[in-house]
Amino acid sequence: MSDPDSYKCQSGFSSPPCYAADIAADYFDPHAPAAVDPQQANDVARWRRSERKRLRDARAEGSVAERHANGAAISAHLRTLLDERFDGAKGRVFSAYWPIKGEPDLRPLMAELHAAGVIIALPIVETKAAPLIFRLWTPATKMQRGDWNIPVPPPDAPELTPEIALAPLVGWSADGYRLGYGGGYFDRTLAALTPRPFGIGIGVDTARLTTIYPQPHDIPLDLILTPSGPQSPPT
Ligand SMILES: Nc1nc2c(c(=O)[nH]1)N(C=O)[C@@H](CNc1ccc(C(=O)N[C@@H](CCC(=O)O)C(=O)O)cc1)CN2
Ligand SMILES: Nc1ncnc2c1ncn2[C@@H]1O[C@H](COP(=O)(O)OP(=O)(O)OP(=O)(O)O)[C@@H](O)[C@H]1O
Repeated sequence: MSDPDSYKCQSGFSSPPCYAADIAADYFDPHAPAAVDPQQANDVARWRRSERKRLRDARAEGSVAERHANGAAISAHLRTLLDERFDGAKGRVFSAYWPIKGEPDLRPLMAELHAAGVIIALPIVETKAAPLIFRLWTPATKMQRGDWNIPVPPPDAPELTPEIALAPLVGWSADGYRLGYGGGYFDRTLAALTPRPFGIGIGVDTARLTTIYPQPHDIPLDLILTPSGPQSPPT
């Protein structure tokens, strides 16, 4: 974005002295990140807030039986994916999530994968507006209340780095972008992890959006899984 002082330039000349400040940074430096129009970024943020509310309200309407069926169908697809792509993922760190607010419940699968030798981790907000950290979960873990009241493993559970990471979705688009609760936590986390984990978005079919209007901070997932199967082509 240009220097706000440049708005004072009202000289009427085609090239006033302050013109240089109005030239996008990437005009001079092809490697600079694309300039973001703040008005457009604001519009996108406002649109996302209303879509999050619409999609969360719709999810809250779903019946218990429907949620159960969604969780079971997604779990079946995940089992196949882990078998085909990760040879079952035995000995690998797989981060899941503890379901809140009508998210598909994959806890039975977490226990099953643990029994099969997959190392299960859960995400934790330990610092606001920072990347998530991940700690070991087993069926014996005594969960605590974390940020936003989300149950999390205790601080003495070993910290792990996931190789495969689930990201619950409020909304999603077929190009792999996600809408979460608006904290930006998964994007910050994916941006901070090297190597980046294989990211799998978990959501329902009805939460599909044509686009989420991706912004420079949005990192696409490798795959999106819904009860009807994978929604974006495997990379
Ligand atoms: N089950 C589950 N666990 C999860 C996630 C998730 O999406 N689902 N997360 C996935 O990332 C992380 C927690 N994400 C969070 C996202 C937002 C806020 C929060 O305080 N939201 C504010 C609005 C923030 C804003 O708009 O700036 C709020 O709704 O009041 C808290 C935690 C880690 N654990
Ligand atoms: N890598 C990042 N570094 C700094 N801030 C970030 C980063 N990623 C996202 N943010 C901030 O988080 C805000 C919310 O991001 P976004 O709308 O993508 O949330 P979300 O993906 O729905 O949330 P969540 O991942 O917590 O479920 C952005 O406006 C941005 O300010």
